[in-house]
Amino acid sequence: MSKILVTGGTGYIGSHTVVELYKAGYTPVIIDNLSNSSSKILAQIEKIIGVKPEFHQFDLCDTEQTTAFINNNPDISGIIHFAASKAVGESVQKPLKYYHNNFFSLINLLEAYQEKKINFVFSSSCTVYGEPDALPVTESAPVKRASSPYGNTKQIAEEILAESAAAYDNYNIIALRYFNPVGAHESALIGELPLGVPQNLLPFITQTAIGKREKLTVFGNDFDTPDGYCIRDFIHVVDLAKAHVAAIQLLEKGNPNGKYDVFNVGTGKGYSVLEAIKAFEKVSGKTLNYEVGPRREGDIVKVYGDVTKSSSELGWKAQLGIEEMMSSAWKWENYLKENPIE
Ligand SMILES: NC(=O)c1ccc[n+]([C@@H]2O[C@H](COP(=O)([O-])OP(=O)(O)OC[C@H]3O[C@@H](n4cnc5c(N)ncnc54)[C@H](O)[C@@H]3O)[C@@H](O)[C@H]2O)c1
Ligand SMILES: O=c1ccn([C@@H]2O[C@H](COP(=O)(O)OP(=O)(O)O[C@H]3O[C@H](CO)[C@@H](O)[C@H](O)[C@H]3O)[C@@H](O)[C@H]2O)c(=O)[nH]1
Repeated sequence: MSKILVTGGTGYIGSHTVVELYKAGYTPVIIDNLSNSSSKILAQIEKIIGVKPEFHQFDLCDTEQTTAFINNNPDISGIIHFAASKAVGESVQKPLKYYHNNFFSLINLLEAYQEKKINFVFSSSCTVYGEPDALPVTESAPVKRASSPYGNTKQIAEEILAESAAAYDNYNIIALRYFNPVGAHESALIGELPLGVPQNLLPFITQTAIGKREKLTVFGNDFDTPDGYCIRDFIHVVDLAKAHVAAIQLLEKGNPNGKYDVFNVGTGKGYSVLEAIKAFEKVSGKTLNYEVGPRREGDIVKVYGDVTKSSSELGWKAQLGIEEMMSSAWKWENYLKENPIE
């Protein structure tokens, strides 16, 4: 079956996608520089699928190595490009790191193809919508001015991809706009591995519940929402991984929408931060130690996606609900306690 290159394949979403690609009959090949992941994930993936995926450790910002790899692997028919720096707060402190890593890696990959045909799936984000004017937000909603250099890399990357697909014959591209990926594989052998203090809600919740953090600070509860807490469209990482398989399949069939397309990848349902905490408490049987603090600068108040297009045109729909997201994240945190992965 087709070989699919998964950049950032030892990372959080990449590792789950490697598993789903393999299950769908593809041969995933990973490139990762391990800047935000561990090579131990390869053995974890092997425990799930029974084989160790092919792995190459190098930095995609290295033009020579990237070009040589692509030239030496002419049987790769598709790329899922996860590799990027992704911490919103750090991107404000170190914008050049973000522009450097996220653009050079993308452009090196695209340029390595020159005239050769390639199917390309890109990790974008609902961050491109900013605070949407209407909810659920559709793919045709306007892209708002980015509130961080990280968000800006996603917006500009989408422009680079759209313009490249229009200008050159060989690229067929889909950008997936993820909502809030959470949860872990049902085996609890792979999941999110935040470096240092987690910035995102779910790992902070599970680390607090297991005793690694004293308490969760909720960033504000006086927003213009039914319960006052911010609202997000949480999406189970395994569902998200399957959306990438669907995107590759659509590109292989030929996307009737053309050479560049975007899809929302969420459940279409918004949960407040408080509802997420309550769902976690229900499935874990734990009472979470949390307090409400001040708002976090730049936070979107409410966002959830319209998933009509993904369902009708990508042929993909989320299957797993908020309780499965919470219980799998909790199972993974417990696994990590007994089996730390550094
Ligand atoms: N997790 C989220 O909340 C979220 C939301 C929207 C979009 N995304 C995007 O999805 C993608 C994957 O996110 P994730 O949560 O799995 O992140 P992650 O950090 O777990 O995975 C990214 C992987 O890419 C690798 N990498 C980074 N730069 C590299 C380079 N120059 N060369 C080779 N490898 C490199 C890292 O080592 C890491 O393993 C990213 O592009 C991210 O911006 C993530
Ligand atoms: O310790 C915490 C962490 C988060 N939150 C709140 O939880 C919600 C979700 O926050 P977080 O998990 O940080 O996600 P987002 O801010 O929605 O951003 C994530 O989701 C976006 C959409 O996919 C991506 O673009 C970003 O990179 C990714 O960090 C927000 O209301 C936060 O204020 C807290 O109250 N306390």
